[in-house]
Amino acid sequence: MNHGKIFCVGLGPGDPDMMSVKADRLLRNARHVAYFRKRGHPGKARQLVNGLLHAEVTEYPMEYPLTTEIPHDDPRYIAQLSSFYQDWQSRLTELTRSEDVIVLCEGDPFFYGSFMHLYVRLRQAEQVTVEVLPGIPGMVGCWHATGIPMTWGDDVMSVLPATLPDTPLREHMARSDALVIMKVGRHLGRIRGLLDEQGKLDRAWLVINGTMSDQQVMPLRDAPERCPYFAIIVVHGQGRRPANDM
Ligand SMILES: C[C@@]1(CC(=O)O)C2=NC(=C\c3[nH]c(c(CCC(=O)O)c3CC(=O)O)Cc3[nH]c(c(CC(=O)O)c3CCC(=O)O)/C=C3\N/C(=C\2)[C@@H](CCC(=O)O)[C@]3(C)CC(=O)O)/[C@H]1CCC(=O)O
Ligand SMILES: C[S@@+](CC[C@H](N)C(=O)[O-])C[C@H]1O[C@@H](n2cnc3c(N)ncnc32)[C@H](O)[C@@H]1O
Repeated sequence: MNHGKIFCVGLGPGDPDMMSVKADRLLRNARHVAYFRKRGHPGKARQLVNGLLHAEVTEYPMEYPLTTEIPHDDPRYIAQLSSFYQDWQSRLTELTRSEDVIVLCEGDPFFYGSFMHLYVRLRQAEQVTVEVLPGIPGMVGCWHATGIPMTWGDDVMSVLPATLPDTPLREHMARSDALVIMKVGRHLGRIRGLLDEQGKLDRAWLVINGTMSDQQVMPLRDAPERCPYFAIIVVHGQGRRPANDM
């Protein structure tokens, strides 16, 4: 085993005050900090720790070779992503020969987090100890941003990636009382149409950059044609509660 460790730190939904005390302590002392980002973008996780890192920190931006340029089931996408993860697994392992490394993750690392792809590789190689710190998931920050309770009584809640095709989306939407739809971005129009079809559009909210300084919250009906990748649609449950409740 290498001398240094890898800590993946869940940063929570965006507001820096919503990260754990343990995460804050680790970050302030860190000398090696890695994070994922799209090429040419600052990286959401990195932006969440602005002003918090040590003056002598060394940063390691792990830039995705691609995101939306080719379909994610194309063999070229799979090959490029897999060598990208392999490469960073080796580089981080090398660093931990002598140093600890912190990997930043927006929300919770085990909830659609990129770090999971490194984690399974690191665990298999057994050369370095890895510790993962939980964070409040983005969707929790987003439903709080609407100020409306999410699930009551027997409500069933589904979390749906907007990247799914229409048929499974329709099926899950019909079966669920409360909905969280992730990765909205360029799928906004399609999702709005499907929710309308199911009579759920009037209860749907769009939250862009939830809990961050540039948060936007609006009824989905009033949303513009396009929205960023960092957006979540929330449909609150209406379930069982005592008759006198609102
Ligand atoms: C292909 C696609 C499909 C899909 O999601 O299935 C996909 N990302 C897409 C878009 C996209 N991704 C990003 C941006 C720019 C955001 C910005 O900067 O504005 C955009 C939008 C754009 O390019 O326009 C950056 C990004 N992505 C992830 C993180 C890190 C993190 O959050 O941990 C960050 C950095 C965020 C930051 O901190 O800045 C994480 C993941 N993204 C993955 C896949 C998985 C890993 C890949 C794999 O191994 O396959 C994983 C791990 C999620 C998973 O496994 O679910 C999809 C097309 C969606 C579509 O159809 O529209
Ligand atoms: C790759 S997933 C990462 C999820 C993250 N690990 C978490 O626990 O929320 C990226 C998606 O999370 C959603 N997301 C996460 N945090 C968000 C926030 N604060 N506001 C809006 N959307 C958010 C967006 O739908 C975005 O497309």
